[in-house]
Amino acid sequence: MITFEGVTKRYGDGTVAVDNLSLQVPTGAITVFVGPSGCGKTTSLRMINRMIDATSGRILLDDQDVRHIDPPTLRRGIGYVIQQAGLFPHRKIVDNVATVPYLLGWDKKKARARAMELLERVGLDTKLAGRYPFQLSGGQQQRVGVARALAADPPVLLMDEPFSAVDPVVRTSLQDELLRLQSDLHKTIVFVTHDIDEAIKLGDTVAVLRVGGHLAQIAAPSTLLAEPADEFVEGFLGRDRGIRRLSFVPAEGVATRRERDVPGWTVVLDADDRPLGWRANGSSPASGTSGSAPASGTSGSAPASGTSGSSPASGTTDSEPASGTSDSGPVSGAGDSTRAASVRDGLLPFGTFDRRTDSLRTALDAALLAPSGCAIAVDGEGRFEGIVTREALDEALARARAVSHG
Ligand SMILES: Nc1ncnc2c1ncn2[C@@H]1O[C@H](COP(=O)(O)OP(=O)(O)OP(=O)(O)O)[C@@H](O)[C@H]1O
Repeated sequence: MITFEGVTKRYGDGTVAVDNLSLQVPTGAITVFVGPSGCGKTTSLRMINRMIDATSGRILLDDQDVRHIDPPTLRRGIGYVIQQAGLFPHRKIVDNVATVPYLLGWDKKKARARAMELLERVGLDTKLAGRYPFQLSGGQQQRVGVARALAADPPVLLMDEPFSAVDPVVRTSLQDELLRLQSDLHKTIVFVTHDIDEAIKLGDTVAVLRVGGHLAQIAAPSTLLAEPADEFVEGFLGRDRGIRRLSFVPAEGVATRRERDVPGWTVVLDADDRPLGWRANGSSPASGTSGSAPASGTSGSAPASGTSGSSPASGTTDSEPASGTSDSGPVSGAGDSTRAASVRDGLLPFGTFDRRTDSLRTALDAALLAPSGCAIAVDGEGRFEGIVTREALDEALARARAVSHG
């Protein structure tokens, strides 16, 4: 546990960067400091490892005032990751990662072995170990930065905007990687960002700071989204706070129906019951559409009565065994893969979610992706379980609202 007790930092020019900050950072969890530029996030973080000393107040690391620990000793137990990784440009990747073990006097072989293990752990190819930082992409360098911070297995990790210099796709994968690592390592992590989405995704606890180094609110992300303490926090969370909140509502209660038809649309499945796409009822299927109807399993999921039967393109054939359907399409004789490809060509996008593991937000996204406005529930293997209609989603959303207001 890291405890801030009435911590204030006043710089030499009189700027009060942090003002009487009191909060607790729980052990083994990720606490995110988030807030607008200049609100004192970095100053607060650096006071933990004494790169900056507080003007007044105390910071306790497991009941010990950090002021009473000499900085090198303190920092041995605290990994530090910064934006753009901050790697030593003239040292190979392996030696960058082994920096702290070398400083701790480990023999070179052991330090390098540890470095190689960590490179793998953060998802890097160990072939990169002999390269120099400039020969790596920004995302790879960030991973090396994380590996370096973990090298001496410190219980605490400070991360200052570590992913903000990379593009959004790489950033997402670095975030996922951090969460994966953390589920193994259970470090006490303090993570600084100005990005509220990153804070909500990564934080077990999120501390929102306002300029002047004041704590506006500290809470679990779901609480923050449901009950922002004031207008500042509400504004910082943004107008789509309601949508974000759905990420914390499990989708398990959403009602699904087994049928594969909704008015106007039919889900087409492959032979393993995995969705291939939506087909508009009444539309002329792409050549051979019906020919690729699932060969197994799906015949049990009968289409809604009447819906697909009402069109000449007949969606009904989708739910029937492949044998007997090929006569309705011109592809008889074509190989299976050809048929599947031609079906996909004629289909429209779909979104799926798994009721056991996904949130209501994922279900909503899945519905918005589809022309039918319906989400498709699948099992852990991606196999069709049912359709979630707009009405079912509305009901689930109404229940989520009622819970947050009740
Ligand atoms: N060495 C310094 N001397 C004087 N003022 C400073 C110094 N370092 C930071 N400040 C000021 O302290 C305040 C807090 O700075 P800090 O870097 O902690 O904020 P931050 O929230 O991390 O900002 P950003 O998101 O822009 O990095 C700012 O007003 C900044 O200008």
